[in-house]
Amino acid sequence: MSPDLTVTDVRLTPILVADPPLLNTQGVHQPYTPRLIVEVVTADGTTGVGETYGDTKYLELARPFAERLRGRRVSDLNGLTALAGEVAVDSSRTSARVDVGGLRGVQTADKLRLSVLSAFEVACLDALGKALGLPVHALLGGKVRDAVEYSAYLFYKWAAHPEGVPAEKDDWGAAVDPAGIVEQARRFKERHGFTSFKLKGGVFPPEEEIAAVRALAEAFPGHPLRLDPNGAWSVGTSLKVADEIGGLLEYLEDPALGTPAMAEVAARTGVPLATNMCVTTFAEIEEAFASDAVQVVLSDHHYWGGLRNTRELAAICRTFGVGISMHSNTHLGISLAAMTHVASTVADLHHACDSHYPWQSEDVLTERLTFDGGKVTVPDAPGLGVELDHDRLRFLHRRWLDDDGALRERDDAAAMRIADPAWVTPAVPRW
Ligand SMILES: O=C([O-])C(=O)C[C@H](O)[C@@H](O)C(=O)[O-]
Ligand SMILES: [Mg+2]
Repeated sequence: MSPDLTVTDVRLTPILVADPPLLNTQGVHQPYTPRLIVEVVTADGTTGVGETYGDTKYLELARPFAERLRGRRVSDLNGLTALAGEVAVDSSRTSARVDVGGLRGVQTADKLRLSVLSAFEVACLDALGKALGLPVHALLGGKVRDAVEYSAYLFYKWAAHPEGVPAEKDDWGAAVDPAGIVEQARRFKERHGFTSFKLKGGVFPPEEEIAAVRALAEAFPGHPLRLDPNGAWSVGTSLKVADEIGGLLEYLEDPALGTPAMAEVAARTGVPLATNMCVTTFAEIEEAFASDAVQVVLSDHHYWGGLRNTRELAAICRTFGVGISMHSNTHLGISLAAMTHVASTVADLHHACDSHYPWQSEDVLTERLTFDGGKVTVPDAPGLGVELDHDRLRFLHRRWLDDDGALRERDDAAAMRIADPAWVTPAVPRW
């Protein structure tokens, strides 16, 4: 008898997970960051899990979405788009600007809907795979590699969150200069075997970040390097940096903000440009590709609308001769598993993907995923191949419930103001 795939229950659990004091151009990560865990239960008792951003603007869309999902089948993946279209988005939550404050590109109504849809799509795929006894990658057409390579995501960071701020401790130490960044890279390599490195820039004046890249190149000869200032530089500064260290870089990521500025930089340098800021929706592709503004699109299945949309994006990139890889934001093991499944099915993925996962000391899984030689083995167990730890989920949800609301929205500038009360999100270009 075939399984009854009807959705009978949907559980939404917002949580707060520990995050180290990682610096970016906007400020510093808060000690805890919001994520949303989605569980979809079918009539035959199968549960699928998904994960996405947990800020209020996502939660308020997830609730009506969950209501509408009940009674549908987890195999009705194409129907999720129409379902998302029924969910009203408050216009105060949207912005058409490529906003460095959010570090996630534009915030259109559709993109917010897709960011929520993605968690439901992943949960449905997980449930479907479990019900059919197939891994998620098989539902996407099958893996073309057995392991997916990730790069070490290096951050300037403080040793600890500001004194007096409740936070978990981390053992990475401070990294605020080239020597600190090289030491952090060494640890990443030692702990997880990563062989390519991405430095989150836009934190210090470009000369200091150039020095850090040079130090990395010297310490790890031949290892692919990337620098990502999240659009903090002018076109002139971007070109200067490209000129000085372009030869050391696999690509330069979002040096300047917005497609026109990226196109100007791209036209005047041979260094490939990657983005997770100016091409974050299907609507932004045409202008960027027509103006040759980007050479690599960093997909993020959360805001592109799931694993199947990621494959559609990959097909468009292939058609236009643009490379594809993956962006990440603070995330847990469910999303790492989802990223790994879809990445395993994209034949022309030629760059190691980004992942924040090594920075996350907490997870909601019974068993953490591991990097071996910088790679995650593609799970072959049914569904995503991961198991939710309900006690951990409850614990992290309790933290969310106990929060007075201050941490329920990611706000790196607010976190920075605790250390520097005069801090405001810097205007761009910052340099
Ligand atoms: O590649 C990127 O732009 C990111 O990973 C954006 C993130 O928000 C990153 O800047 C961070 O975690 O601070
Ligand atoms: Mg980026």
